[in-house]
Amino acid sequence: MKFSLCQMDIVPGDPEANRKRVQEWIESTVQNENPDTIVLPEMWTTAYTLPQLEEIADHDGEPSRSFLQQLAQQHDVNLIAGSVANKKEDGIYNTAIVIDRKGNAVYEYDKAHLVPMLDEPQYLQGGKKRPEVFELEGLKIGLIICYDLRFPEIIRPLALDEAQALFIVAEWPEARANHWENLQIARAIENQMYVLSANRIGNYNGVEFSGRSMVVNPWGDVLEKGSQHKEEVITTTLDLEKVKQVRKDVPIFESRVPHLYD
Ligand SMILES: NC(=O)CCC(=O)C(=O)O
Repeated sequence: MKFSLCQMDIVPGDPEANRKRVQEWIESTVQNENPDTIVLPEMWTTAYTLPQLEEIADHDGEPSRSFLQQLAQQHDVNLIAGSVANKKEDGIYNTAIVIDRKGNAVYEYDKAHLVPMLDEPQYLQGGKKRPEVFELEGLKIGLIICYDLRFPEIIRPLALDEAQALFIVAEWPEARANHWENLQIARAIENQMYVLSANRIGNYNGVEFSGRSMVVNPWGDVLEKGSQHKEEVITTTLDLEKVKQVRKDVPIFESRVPHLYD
């Protein structure tokens, strides 16, 4: 399966403008790269305009879900469609959305860990469930949102449930870019799976975001890395034999001693 990671800038607080941009990105990415799956960054409808979210967040995933379903179907492409600010009954969540190429809503996940450094806990609710493995065309996938990357506790169960690739949708700041890069490599090595990420670029409210979207293989080799400042699309294919081979050569899942871990 061929994946295109969209390393975009985001217009703060203007979902309509961002939907127009995402539509253009999807159209040009399909035309230029012909991927099976396109990946978008975190909070791409609004960016971190947290005080405005009461007015501009989606309601129960709409209109983003329908907008993405229509685009996926029209362009015959799966969408790991980043995340959006999403108002539910008890507050606003940071919700990741996955749509398959037939337009089916395959999976949604509310970001579990809220990032204090960007004031998320003051404005958002944390997700109540851990991420689960879902499938796109036979590939077993885990999906987390940005700050979740720092919590190996929620990523290990995805590997134990046979995820072959972990996707990270992000708005990760430049100030902690070394953590961004090294944690992705660590998660790939310790879980022996591909790690692919789509991070935004640009600035908002005095924070510079770091780009550097990545593709890391299950051995921890960085196969692709986006630049720091430029909007770009990174396209890659995954060799699933590599997951099997690494798990065979260094059989950590057979060596685990679960009764010591509680
Ligand atoms: N959007 C985020 O979750 C940012 C995470 C972050 O800044 C960090 O973990 O550092």
